[in-house]
Amino acid sequence: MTGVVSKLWEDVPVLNSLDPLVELGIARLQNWSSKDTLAILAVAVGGASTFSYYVYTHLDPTLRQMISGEVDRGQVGREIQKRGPIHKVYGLNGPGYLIWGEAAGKWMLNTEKNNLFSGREGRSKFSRLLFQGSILDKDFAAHSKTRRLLSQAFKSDSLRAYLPRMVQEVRHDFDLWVQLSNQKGYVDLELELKQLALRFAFTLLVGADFTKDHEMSTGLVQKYEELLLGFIPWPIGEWNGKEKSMKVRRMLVEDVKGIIRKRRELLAKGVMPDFSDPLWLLMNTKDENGQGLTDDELADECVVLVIAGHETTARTLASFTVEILQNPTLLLDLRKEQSDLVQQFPLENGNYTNDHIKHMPLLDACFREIERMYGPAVEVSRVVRNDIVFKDPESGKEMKIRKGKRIAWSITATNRDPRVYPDPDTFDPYRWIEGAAASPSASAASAKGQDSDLGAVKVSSFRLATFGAGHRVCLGMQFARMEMLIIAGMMIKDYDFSDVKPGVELIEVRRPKFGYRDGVPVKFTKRV
Ligand code: HEM
Repeated sequence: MTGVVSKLWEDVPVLNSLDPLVELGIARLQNWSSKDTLAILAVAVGGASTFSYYVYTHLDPTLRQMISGEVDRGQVGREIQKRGPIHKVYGLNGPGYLIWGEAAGKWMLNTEKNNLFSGREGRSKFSRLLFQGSILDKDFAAHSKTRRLLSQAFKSDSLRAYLPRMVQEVRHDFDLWVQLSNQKGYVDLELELKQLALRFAFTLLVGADFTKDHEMSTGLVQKYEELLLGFIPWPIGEWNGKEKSMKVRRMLVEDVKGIIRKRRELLAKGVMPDFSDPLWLLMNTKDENGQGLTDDELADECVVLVIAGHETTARTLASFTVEILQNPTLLLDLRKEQSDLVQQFPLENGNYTNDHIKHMPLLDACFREIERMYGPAVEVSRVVRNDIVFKDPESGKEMKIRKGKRIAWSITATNRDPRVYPDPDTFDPYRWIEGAAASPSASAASAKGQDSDLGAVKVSSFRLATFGAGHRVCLGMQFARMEMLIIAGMMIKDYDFSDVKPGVELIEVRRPKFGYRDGVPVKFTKRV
């Protein structure tokens, strides 16, 4: 070694100038000790940790919590807000940008019609696989066309038609929960709510004759939990989760195709059934060229309706239950609202009607607050189709974003914007009731924008971002809100569920499932 270096040193003039360094290097090599190895290892470990720390702190904060498995939305919101109106993140789908707040949402979601942002490409690889061929997998003209078709099923008239069936299903389940609670001591409301919402999605949206057999439907809910595994970022074995998810998807597609076949057989026999569900609407709708959707396309749309239509509402309802369990005074106020309501509007065969649903301002306000603080979706994301400049209207800060990059609008940070919601991490349903003494931000509630016609409150979806905003705003928003008000209203009015199983901590997690670590096991009894 020394010989080679000395030869080089003689032959290559530039090495002469390095003479002292080379000599030193050679001397070090000749006297190499374990201390040197330790020093190099220390530098390598130090460098690697600094690098990892840099990458970790620049990860999407939501993703960071997904990695840790725990959920602290207040912390996520604050962290995003601290980084300014836009910042770079390294997320699951590669480097991208995170924006938040009303103005940023309008910038991204209002201009979609100019073909600048792709919703289809903004989805993760797994989500694209799961929702392939559906409205979520379409952009621009194709998206608008499908949306026009699907929205027929979510118009006020259609919603009204779902109500009696919903009420009937809810009553059936509540009676069952009382029995289960008596038998087992406790009933897991998180699981039961999922089961109920899944049956709503199957029966009302796809027209399935879904079993009421409790064990069988519990099994189905567990299968659908598997379907969501693909959304959970596991450090190891992620693909395994995706494989399982896709298996459940295939099962769902086959079920839906079976329903379509049965309906076509009826039509072929000359029977013209009167189904009022989205599947039926889609089966009978033709475009301007007289073309309808194929059975494969129909099944793809139904996958979205069933999945988007049950998991999200069930989780929001579970969060509502948990919040109420911690807030006995609010529960009393809600009970009073329910008993006043039935005095004002008589029940029909002992059940709620549309009039009841429209007159529950406090319960409606509670759900706005639950949506704001614990909505199931954390962001909506898009991919930019041309180079574009983001300019923050307030600070004037600009950032150039290159074609092909992903931008996500944070629902979590937008819903906790302290400029719109004073004391954003405090659960305060009264902030949604205009003029209420305890409402520090009645202005938030009075902001104009797209919203449900249920309940008393109107708010722009660019401020309350839970259901997304702009021309891809959630199609099932009103359906979901109606479903949640019915379930929660009937539960509060007629049942007690305040006794949580001893030793259970109601901790929200994202792994190994989305929801509460130990479920929400409570005693469920009929009120006398
Ligand atoms: C609490 C309940 C729900 C929440 C929080 C929620 C949230 C969302 C969000 C954030 C989006 C926008 C995605 C984007 O812009 O990329 C969305 C879209 C959508 N949601 Fe929901 N959703 C809920 C319930 C439902 C229900 C019950 C249904 C159907 C019955 C449904 C069907 C859809 C559909 C079809 C879209 C796609 C709309 C489009 O791309 O034009 N959702 N939802």
